[in-house]
Amino acid sequence: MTTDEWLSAGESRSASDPESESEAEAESGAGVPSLWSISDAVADRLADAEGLLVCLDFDGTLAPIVPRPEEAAIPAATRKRIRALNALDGVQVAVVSGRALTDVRERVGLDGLVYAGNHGLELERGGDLTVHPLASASRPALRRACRAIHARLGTIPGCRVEDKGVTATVHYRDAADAAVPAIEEVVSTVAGAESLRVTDGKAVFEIRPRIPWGKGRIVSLLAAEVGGGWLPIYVGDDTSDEDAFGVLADGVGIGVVVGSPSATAAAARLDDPDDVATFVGWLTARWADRPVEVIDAEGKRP
Ligand SMILES: O=P(O)(O)OC[C@H]1O[C@H](O[C@H]2O[C@H](CO)[C@@H](O)[C@H](O)[C@H]2O)[C@H](O)[C@@H](O)[C@@H]1O
Repeated sequence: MTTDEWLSAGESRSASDPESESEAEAESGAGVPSLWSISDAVADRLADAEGLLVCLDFDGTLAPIVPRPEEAAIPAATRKRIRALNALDGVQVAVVSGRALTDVRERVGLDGLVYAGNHGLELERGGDLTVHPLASASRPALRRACRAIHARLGTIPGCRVEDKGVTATVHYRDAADAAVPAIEEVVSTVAGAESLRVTDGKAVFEIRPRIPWGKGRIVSLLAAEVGGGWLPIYVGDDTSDEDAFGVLADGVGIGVVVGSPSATAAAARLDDPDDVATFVGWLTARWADRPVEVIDAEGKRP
């Protein structure tokens, strides 16, 4: 993707309002139906679709959450199911992660997928990796922020700074609960001084460039590319995935949240990464079995 394409894909929103990514109202997660309770309706959407764009988050969705980020791994059976789904005609699987793109691509370990890293600021299709130009410009500020945060928080047990190039994550999963407000204060002060923004996630603070771009924007971009007849599906478990659920709300696609969040814009939920693997297998079987439309030489349906 060229610089112009990145910038024009973002121009419909105000650059001064980076938080404007989430559009749909989040509703109580308790009211979201299990995906399996609405599987007939999902099957109907599949039957009507010309193609399937299946976007999958990584941590907490494909890989179970673990205390140390470097130990997160996708089960072999899940990898096999994703490969089978992506091999079908009319299907494109995309992995959309907060991790750096090279990190998540290596952990998934499959060719032929679309990979979006750093919450969609990096995109790779067919071996062509590009980075949002405004995010690239923020790298020096991000690096300074990582150093400053590490200098101030490096002595807090269980607190770690993960520099991912165009975003960073401050982990506090192993820190004492009592230390979290002080960690948040330091992260927010340092990021603010560098004109970066802070979002939250599962036992993390994410530091991101102050531009209106997130997982929702990348899902919109991918959905526009495959075409209006394709059905976009997004499966994710964390706060940053709400952006993607938001753009797929109101029947645009199907957002599926993993777990039971207190509020979500997703249309359905799955229990855990094992349930996600089952869903990937179910999609594969449904798509492979769907009736092939017959059109005669004159372009008519008999
Ligand atoms: O968008 P994702 O693919 O879900 O990535 C979001 C963040 O995931 C990682 O952190 C999370 O998973 C860790 C390993 O299970 C866990 O220890 C941590 O508490 C979670 O927040 C990753 O380390 C971050 O860089 C990603 O932004």
